[in-house]
Amino acid sequence: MYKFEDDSLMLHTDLYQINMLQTYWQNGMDQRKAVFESYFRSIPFENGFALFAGLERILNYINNLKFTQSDLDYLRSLEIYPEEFLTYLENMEFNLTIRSMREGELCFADEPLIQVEGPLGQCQLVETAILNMLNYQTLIATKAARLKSVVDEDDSLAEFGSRRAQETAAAIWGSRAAYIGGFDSTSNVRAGKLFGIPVSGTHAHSLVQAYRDEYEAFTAYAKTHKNVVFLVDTYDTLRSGIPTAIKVAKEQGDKINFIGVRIDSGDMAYQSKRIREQLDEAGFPDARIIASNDLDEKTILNLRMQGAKINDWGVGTKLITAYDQPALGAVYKLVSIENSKGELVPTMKISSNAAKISTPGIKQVWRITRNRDGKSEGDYVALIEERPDLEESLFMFHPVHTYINKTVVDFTARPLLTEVWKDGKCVYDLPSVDEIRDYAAHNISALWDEYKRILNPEQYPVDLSQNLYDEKMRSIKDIRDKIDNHVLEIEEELLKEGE
Ligand SMILES: Nc1ncnc2c1ncn2[C@@H]1O[C@H](COP(=O)(O)OP(=O)(O)OP(=O)(O)O)[C@@H](O)[C@H]1O
Ligand SMILES: O=P(O)(O)OC[C@H]1O[C@H](OP(=O)(O)OP(=O)(O)O)[C@H](O)[C@@H]1O
Ligand SMILES: O=C(O)c1cccnc1
Repeated sequence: MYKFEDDSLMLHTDLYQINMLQTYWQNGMDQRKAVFESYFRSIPFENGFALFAGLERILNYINNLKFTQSDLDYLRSLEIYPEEFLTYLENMEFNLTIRSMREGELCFADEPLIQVEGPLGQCQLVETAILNMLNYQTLIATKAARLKSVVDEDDSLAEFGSRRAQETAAAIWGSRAAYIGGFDSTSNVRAGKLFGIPVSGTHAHSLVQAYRDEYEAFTAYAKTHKNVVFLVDTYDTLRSGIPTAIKVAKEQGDKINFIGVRIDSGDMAYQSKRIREQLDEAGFPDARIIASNDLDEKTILNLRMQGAKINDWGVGTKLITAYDQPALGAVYKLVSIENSKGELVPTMKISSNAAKISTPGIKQVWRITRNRDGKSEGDYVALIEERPDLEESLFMFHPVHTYINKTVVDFTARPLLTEVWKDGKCVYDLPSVDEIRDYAAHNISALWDEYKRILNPEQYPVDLSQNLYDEKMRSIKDIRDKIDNHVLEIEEELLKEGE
């Protein structure tokens, strides 16, 4: 099926990264030390926060970086690279240092999520894969957290998305991200196997269709399983599906654990109320009602508003494809580069579009919480050498509207970027997926309700330290002066040519 037998993620990069590496290499710049930072510019789904995910996959990728023989054969076949460059790639030893947020950390726009430091060419090569992984997983974890916020404490959320996911890797990593965001189980058995996520499942309409009769199908299923959920909407939910489910549950009695019924079509508010009445009357007050069918946080909220008697929710398409916003848009920008004298100097990109102006310099993100109750005050992005945790009071101001400011005292400043990879080795104890999920839940609980509502949340403050702000303004001025001088020079040359 594949043209080459083996397939590694080494070439899971954009061609331009390799092209730039070649330029750096031929000009002796490939080993210059560089620092790149990744961040997004707006929180997806207009949510008040995002949930960082993707680190485990990224570290696994970094751990396996090596140009294989077939990678090199393929690059050779393109006939665009000199043989010496391919030999250089073959011998390349990766020695990156990575600082990152933990999975399950709350994150916000315009703050570094992950920082990659190392030889310029190597940092460049890994951009594409890192963004690919963190963009998708962070997006899905965030969507899952939104869904979690609209269901009741006792409700459970099952992830049903594999059949609709954008291919297999998305199904698997999406399942994991959904679990981190608060889902309780996945229907994908491989995700269960790989990550230890709880798996759950009912049955499909095809079971009923195969037996051509609900009673026979439910009985056959009940006789072969202990925990039983019947899908009751194949023919007529209220007149046939539910009465048949009740009949079979009574006949099987203690032989089964009758968990409940699933509905997958129709008016689910109306139906669930009638189903609840029928189940209660039949002596099954604990039987649960599970709903699925194109659900998302808005439908669920609306169903709950209508008094739907639904206990558990199966969510597929709209979660796993991030249907209403299919891309996060995190970018990876060079923030510092070694100059010819061996000094690391801040660098930035400016633009007429204010949102596209990057912030220069290597940074740390500090989460500021009040000691009184552990509640969030905002994030404080500072130069890496700054130590706001040692300050008695902290002046926090809006990075654009600087007149919006406050002075915080009696606070805790927690650094969010931790060293996870150094000198070719993982230096971070990877938490289990359950620990990550608990960590996410804990972080969400520490956030003010105003940032958590799914409609028009308040904007969480992400502020720059005074030093970082000054550095940014200085860099913008330097670049502008340089451009002005350059334009002057060109104009003078043109004038001379005209004389
Ligand atoms: N009471 C309700 N209020 C708001 N939305 C609902 C309600 N009941 C169901 N929905 C949602 O309305 C949509 C209806 O889906 P659809 O048009 O596919 O109809 P259906 O009855 O499910 O038919 P199908 O068998 O084709 O799936 C789904 O997204 C479902 O989640
Ligand atoms: O609607 P989603 O949120 O994507 O959830 C997954 C859907 O997948 C199944 O339907 P499908 O029609 O694929 O198969 P079925 O025969 O089991 O109903 C299931 O019944 C859900 O409706
Ligand atoms: O177990 C289920 O009910 C299920 C699983 C995947 C997709 N739809 C439903």
